[in-house]
Amino acid sequence: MASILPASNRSMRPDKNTYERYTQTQAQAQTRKLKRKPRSVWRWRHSAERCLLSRACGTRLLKHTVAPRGRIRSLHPARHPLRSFSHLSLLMGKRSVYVKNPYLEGMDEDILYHLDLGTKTHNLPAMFGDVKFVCVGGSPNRMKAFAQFMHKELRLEGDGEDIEDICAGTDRYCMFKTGPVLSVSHGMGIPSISIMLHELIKLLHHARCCDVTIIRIGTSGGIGIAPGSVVITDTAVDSFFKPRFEQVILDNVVTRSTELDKELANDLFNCSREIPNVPTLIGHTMCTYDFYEGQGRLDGALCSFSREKKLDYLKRAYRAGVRNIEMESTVFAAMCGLCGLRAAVVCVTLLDRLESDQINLSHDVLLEYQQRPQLLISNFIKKQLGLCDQMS
Ligand SMILES: O=P(O)(O)O[C@@H]1C[C@H](O)[C@@H](CO)O1
Ligand SMILES: O=c1cc[nH]c(=O)[nH]1
Repeated sequence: MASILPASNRSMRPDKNTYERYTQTQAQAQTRKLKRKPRSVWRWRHSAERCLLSRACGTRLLKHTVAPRGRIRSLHPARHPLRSFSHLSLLMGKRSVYVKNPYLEGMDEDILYHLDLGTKTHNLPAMFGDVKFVCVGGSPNRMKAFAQFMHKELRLEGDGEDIEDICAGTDRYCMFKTGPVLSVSHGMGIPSISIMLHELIKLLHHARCCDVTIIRIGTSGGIGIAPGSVVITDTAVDSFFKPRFEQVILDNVVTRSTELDKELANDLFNCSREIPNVPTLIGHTMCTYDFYEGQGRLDGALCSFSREKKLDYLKRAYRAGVRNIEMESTVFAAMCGLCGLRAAVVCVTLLDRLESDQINLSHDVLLEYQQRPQLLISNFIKKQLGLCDQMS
């Protein structure tokens, strides 16, 4: 059984995945080598940076060191040339977006099929290099509305109504860019968001983005809290209330940590205090593979348990710290954590699952509820950009 690791330990004991084990062994060997030859090696500028590097990039980045005045030295220039600017930016004190795939660098072209983008067909650094915030959510219309809202909030030129879908060549996902904010839809459920995240993370990597914060703004079912409450997730848990995501890779089950950035969650919570009339709390979010049986609903096409069993399960979830249920947070937390993205999940609750299963809100109330996470995130982004006088 693979272990569940807190984020701080990931670099020390990565998942039981062959490649990650391989890179870890290589990284340790390389570190030993660096220690044996102190004079040939310049010191890292910050130990935190070194830690981040070894955690996120494994062996390849350890082959590069920082010389005085930020000059980059490769220990083995012939075999390991400095391949990407994102490595350089991290060495200069920025946090890059990482891919952890040794095959990617050998590819002549990378086609991001479900986004209808590619490294040969699009100038990704020019299109996306300035992205600092990525907001993702299930529905294409909601993510378009969020992009238009951000356009106004950031006071960009024009009214934003004619904002174009960057992924218009495909109907799998949609993507809108407003200044440094990217708004992307991910569909419903773990497989759908996972495909989008693979391609989005590669996109951010190819575009050499750094210091990126990614936030899922979604809807959920609450447990024991008023409908319309906004839950900021501290930890995403699975159906057994465990902070883990189990990824099947070939015929192995690889368990990954689902911890999210606690500091970011706290910053968001502090930001929420400035928004009146929106009850907001921090809690665990349970992520399921299904909306009906998987979330203990009695109103699906299939149901093989009693009302009592449902309530017992949901009350146990509440006692374990779960305050809402949705369908993407575990894989989102796991993938973003492994790829060096500061990540948060902020979902509004549409109902209290201890009271009912059906969502019977009027269209207007549903719309207003869905805007609550958007309002919080827009205020957070504006604060981060130094535009905090413009609170909505
Ligand atoms: O971000 P959204 O509101 O699409 O996420 C939740 C979880 C499921 O994908 C979906 C179920 O209605 O809503
Ligand atoms: O109950 C709910 C509501 C929204 N999304 C979910 O996954 N569950």
